[in-house]
Amino acid sequence: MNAESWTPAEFEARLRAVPEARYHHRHPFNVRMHAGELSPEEIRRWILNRFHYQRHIPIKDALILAKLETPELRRMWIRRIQDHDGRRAGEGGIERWLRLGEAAGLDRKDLLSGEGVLPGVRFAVEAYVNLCRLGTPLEAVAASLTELFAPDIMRTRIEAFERHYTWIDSEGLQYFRGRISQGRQDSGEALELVLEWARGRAEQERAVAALSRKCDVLWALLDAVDQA
Ligand SMILES: O=C(O)c1cc(C(=O)O)c2c(n1)C(=O)C(=O)c1cc(C(=O)O)[nH]c1-2
Repeated sequence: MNAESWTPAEFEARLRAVPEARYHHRHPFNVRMHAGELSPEEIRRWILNRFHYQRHIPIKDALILAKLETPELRRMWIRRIQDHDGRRAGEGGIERWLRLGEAAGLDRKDLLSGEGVLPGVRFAVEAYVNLCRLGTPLEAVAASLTELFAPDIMRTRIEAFERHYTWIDSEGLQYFRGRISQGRQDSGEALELVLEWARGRAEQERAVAALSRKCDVLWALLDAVDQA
């Protein structure tokens, strides 16, 4: 017999419980970052490796976009690509991440070359892109719901950088500042879609599993950076 569907409230609570327990704000590397314990070399390693994640976000969003069947949905989703790529050269989240790297003493040429990206980071990012490439629209959108927790971690990170890592020019933190409102909007829209789309208990469980897999991606990325 099929298990009964969760009510919308219970489904939402089960989705939120996944990152509550396993989002990367609990990872030892982030805990040390927020406590001000990372060396400049560790901060630079994190920025360089996280750039590999950042530059793949619009790629996975383009894969999701291609699965959306109405102009309304595509109009909503395409904004994410524009947030990262900008509407013209010199704008957008990827450019702001490059400026973060420069503020921390990295060369944008080195970030763009992809050299020095750790194998574990490549595999983690590939797993996320493939989840969005091969999964259903429900699974791909549910995986993005880690962003429910992103605004909080951005605020914590900005505070930590301004207090402990003052060798990085505060202008370099614009990426994090911008993501507070973008993350709130992204996750609000994604949550509405997931609650609406999941039909029946099996689909609800698939959405929770996709979000859980995404937590694994972020965790594995930091494991690789931490252990390098
Ligand atoms: O720095 C972070 O802690 C963090 C986490 C996440 C996330 O939760 O996946 C994203 C971002 N940043 C981010 O900057 C970003 O653009 C982003 C897009 C997505 C997504 O899955 O669609 N997650 C995240």
